[in-house]
Amino acid sequence: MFQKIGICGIGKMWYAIGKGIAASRLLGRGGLLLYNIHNEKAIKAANEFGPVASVAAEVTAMAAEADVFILAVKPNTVPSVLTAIAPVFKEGSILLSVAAGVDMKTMAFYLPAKTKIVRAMPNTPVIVGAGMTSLTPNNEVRPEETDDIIEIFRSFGRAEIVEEHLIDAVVGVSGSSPAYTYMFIEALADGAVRAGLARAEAYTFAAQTVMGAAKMVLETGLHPGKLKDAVCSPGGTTIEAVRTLENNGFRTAVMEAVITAAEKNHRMSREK
Ligand SMILES: NC(=O)C1=CN([C@@H]2O[C@H](COP(=O)(O)OP(=O)(O)OC[C@H]3O[C@@H](n4cnc5c(N)ncnc54)[C@H](O)[C@@H]3O)[C@@H](O)[C@H]2O)C=CC1
Ligand SMILES: O=C(O)[C@@H]1CCC=N1
Repeated sequence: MFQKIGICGIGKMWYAIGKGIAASRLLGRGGLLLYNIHNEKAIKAANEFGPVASVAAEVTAMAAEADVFILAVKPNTVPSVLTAIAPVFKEGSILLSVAAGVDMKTMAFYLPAKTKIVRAMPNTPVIVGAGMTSLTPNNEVRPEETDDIIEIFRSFGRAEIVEEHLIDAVVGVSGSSPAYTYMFIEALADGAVRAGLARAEAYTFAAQTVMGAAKMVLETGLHPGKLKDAVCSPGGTTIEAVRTLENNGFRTAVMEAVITAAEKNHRMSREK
């Protein structure tokens, strides 16, 4: 396992991931370095994470020390950070980026030749240990290093390796999709409120059902269509609801949402 991991950009998601890494015992004292342009965010995180974490005074100092440098700033900030760290980037270390739409080729342009790069596309449920992350290492990353990176991301959810051209699809199906899933939960609850259930209860019933249905897919391994059919009693309530959803283009709307997000991610890697 790596000795030092540095996180550049302590937003909400990386605050939670950092906390998870700090608690995982993957690293020893001072093994987790934190840097944020607004220093107070890094200080607050380090105080909360305990002795495993320390604040880096400069991003260049962190880049010179970290075995894995996690780049977690907004996509439009990536070039300036890479430009700053390139001259001091620790030889043999890994640059791990979560920036949507910033491809391997673009990052390699800023960094020393043969830098090890991993692109990660996590989603916000990492905050509660139920994330889904895709990982894409370049050819410089050794298999055992990839295994260690996978282990880190599996400590707060599931993680799978995908080829770079598939990251667009991952953005559509898991990176962005918590947003549409919350819209679905809200809509389920609105329907329940219309049918008379109290608002707070409606969210609990809706969210628990979405989580339970997801667990059924993951844990039984059954086709979602088969699981759907098992809920539809002949002449019953569910098939009426299914008919209404089909009439309103439910599946098409969801498919189009996934494709639109994927296409936007693809365009972002070209809009420079
Ligand atoms: N929010 C999401 O669901 C997902 C986001 N991502 C990617 O994660 C990255 C971060 O997104 P969020 O966490 O939503 O953003 P955020 O705005 O919450 O976090 C970014 C952090 O970086 C800090 N920062 C800004 N400029 C900096 C600099 N030059 N050096 C160091 N720190 C700096 C900001 O103060 C902030 O704390 C983006 O590239 C996004 O594409 C990837 C997957 C999912
Ligand atoms: O909306 C975005 O750009 C980021 C990437 C995936 C989720 N959120």
